[in-house]
Amino acid sequence: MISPTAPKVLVLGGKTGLLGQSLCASLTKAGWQTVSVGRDDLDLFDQDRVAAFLDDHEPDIICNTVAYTQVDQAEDEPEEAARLNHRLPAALGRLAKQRNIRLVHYSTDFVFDGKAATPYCSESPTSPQSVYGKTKLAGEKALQDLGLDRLTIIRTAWLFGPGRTNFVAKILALAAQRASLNVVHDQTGSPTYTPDLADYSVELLKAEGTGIFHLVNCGCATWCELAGAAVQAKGLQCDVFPIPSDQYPQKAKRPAYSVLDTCAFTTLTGIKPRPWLQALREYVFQHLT
Ligand SMILES: NC(=O)C1=CN([C@@H]2O[C@H](COP(=O)(O)OP(=O)(O)OC[C@H]3O[C@@H](n4cnc5c(N)ncnc54)[C@H](O)[C@@H]3O)[C@@H](O)[C@H]2O)C=CC1
Repeated sequence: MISPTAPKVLVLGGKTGLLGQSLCASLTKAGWQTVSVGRDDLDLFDQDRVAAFLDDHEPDIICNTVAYTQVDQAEDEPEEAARLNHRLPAALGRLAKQRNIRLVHYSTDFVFDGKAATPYCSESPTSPQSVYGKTKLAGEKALQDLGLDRLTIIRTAWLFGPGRTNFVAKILALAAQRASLNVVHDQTGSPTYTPDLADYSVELLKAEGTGIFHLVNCGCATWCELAGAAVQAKGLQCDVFPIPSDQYPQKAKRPAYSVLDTCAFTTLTGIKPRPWLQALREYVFQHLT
């Protein structure tokens, strides 16, 4: 049962987004009042409508999971990517500030150039190499420049989970039809299960964390290792072979290494994210069988 004093949270992108759906589930599980907002419910680019919606619902917190997430397509549509990843959060930030609403905004490991050899922490210098990364960083900076008292920026990475297609689901669909797959082995990141990310986000909210936090599952993997682990977890007979990125050309430049350090989150909440492999097995057993 939801207590009438439980915080009320608007989840933008909560109807169809990969993270948004998990976030709504975690907030509801925590007993918080959750209003899931999808594209058809509200035109987020109509300032007057958004203002009226906020005044109508009077949320304590807005969680923005809406983004332009097609990394390669963003290279051809920089304006549209900037509209969603930069100008939208800035506009939401202004409305939240006027009403003293807490704002949680999601960002990405693509704000880094990938030249590091150890995990990136919140303060590590940023240097995005793609339109997607540049527009996401512009969104972060626009929010920080507004000087909101209660702003939380959560950078995450390599998401998989229920409710929407993702790398793991695509690999398993291919592996079910083929004897072998070639997957890139020279990009290393932090695979992250959306229900875990959503639960950790709720814990961060409870702890009133403000500033930039990195939230990912523990450990790191290459795309090839992640694919191999998924195929093994599902018990499929498909060989996964490593290939260099230049044998799988993609329009947007990816960071070669974008592992995120979650120390700031652990220090604040006392929670250490669980290993991605454990989360992957849960995803495969619970949602893909
Ligand atoms: N998927 C991933 O691997 C990663 C995602 N992130 C970040 O996490 C957050 C959530 O990502 P996902 O859940 O994967 O995204 P998603 O692509 O699954 O969902 C994005 C949401 O934005 C909404 N949206 C897109 N264009 C819209 C428009 N023009 N008007 C209104 N709504 C629109 C969609 O309806 C959807 O609900 C984003 O900020 C993303 O940048 C960060 C790192 C990795």
